[in-house]
Amino acid sequence: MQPAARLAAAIELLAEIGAGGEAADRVVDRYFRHRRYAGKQDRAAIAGIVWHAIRRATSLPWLTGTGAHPAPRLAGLAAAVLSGFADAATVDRWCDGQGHAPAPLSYEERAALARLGEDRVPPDWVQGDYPESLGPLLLRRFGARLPTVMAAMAGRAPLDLRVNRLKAGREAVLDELRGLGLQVEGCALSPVGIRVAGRERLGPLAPFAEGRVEVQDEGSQLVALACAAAPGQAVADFCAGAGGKTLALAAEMQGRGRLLALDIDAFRLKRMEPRLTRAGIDQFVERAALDPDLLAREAGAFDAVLVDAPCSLSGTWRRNPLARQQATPERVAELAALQGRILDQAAGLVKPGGRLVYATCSVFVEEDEDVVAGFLGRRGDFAAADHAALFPGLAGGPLGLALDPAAQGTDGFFLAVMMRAA
Ligand SMILES: C[S@@+](CC[C@H](N)C(=O)[O-])C[C@H]1O[C@@H](n2cnc3c(N)ncnc32)[C@H](O)[C@@H]1O
Repeated sequence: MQPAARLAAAIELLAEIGAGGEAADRVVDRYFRHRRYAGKQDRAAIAGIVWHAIRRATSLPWLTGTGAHPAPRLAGLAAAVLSGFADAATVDRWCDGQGHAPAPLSYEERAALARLGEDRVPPDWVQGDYPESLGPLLLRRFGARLPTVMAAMAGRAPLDLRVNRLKAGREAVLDELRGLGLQVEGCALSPVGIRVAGRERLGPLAPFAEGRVEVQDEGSQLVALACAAAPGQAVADFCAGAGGKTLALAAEMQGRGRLLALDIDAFRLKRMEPRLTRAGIDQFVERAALDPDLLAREAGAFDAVLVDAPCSLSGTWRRNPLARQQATPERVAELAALQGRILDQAAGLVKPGGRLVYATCSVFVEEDEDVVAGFLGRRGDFAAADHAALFPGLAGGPLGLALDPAAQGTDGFFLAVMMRAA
């Protein structure tokens, strides 16, 4: 494909993604499946522009001077320049409407591209690519580290796998994956984690198809490990969703004891079924939609309860760059109130002497330590565990442990362990 045609393809893709309804990576995959003529280099160049436009979506209004989010076409043109695909003059020349090239630039588009080259000092939120309104929340968490963390958030998330200890050990799986030609190493923090270099299609590979590994960020693995679930215990996963942490808990329990996966949304629970089958634990894991009768029936029945709470997803911006735009301080405050209510409900299931683990993939203190402090203020029978002693090499604070892509190389995560008085 000619460079101008690649640019046109990137713009077309951005328009499809902007139409919404589907995750960006799915739209990109489908687009290329239907365009077999696009070679490897074409795909890399087109996807490079598209991902750049998505990653910089928050700051494009300032950079282009449009004030509002630019249309997909201008976003693509600007991303081509910002990513170094071509300079503004070349983009202007390519856009002649001939063959597969984009239509000629409008006056406004030409002015917007010219602004990209102006010598202006971007404000912190543009440099860090976050909504201006979230600046105070991010500064509260990261302080002087904020630019470093946001640079790490702009990178690509690594591919991490969790070894299913029910079926295999980490060393054996590392050998197996290396034998299949993958470049892999053990994760630094999770004893069941494997980090894969590059992007690999795992679906067809035997260790994945046969349930010896699952895709799971190292931070998520630590959340499950913080539950200290052991064979023979009773454990509840209160916000189980599609079961990422449930699977990890089942493996720690070696399929012995009782594991109850709960969620307010029965449809999400349904989605965990194929994963349970692949991991060989579909008979072991009980599933139930939350309701008040169940909460009353199961009160005080569990050694450990995990609350992997719904949150702003601000720790996952590497994977979901567009989630930046959905978070606002008001939304964060609403979520914090919901998280407090969920913790209160879940706490009722914990046995005296049992453990309550609260986790989010949010980096905002408002959804993390503040929620824990509020809960501990309401429930004198729970106390925060010693977070410094939870994982070797990870220094926790009094109310929990926060992970981020710059410090630990994981997604942004928070976890707190609270023990109920015996
Ligand atoms: C972060 S997701 C869970 C992800 C899941 N634990 C995993 O590892 O794949 C949060 C889940 O909380 C559920 N949820 C939302 N409100 C809830 C509530 N009030 N009580 C229980 N679960 C709730 C959502 O349906 C969603 O599945």
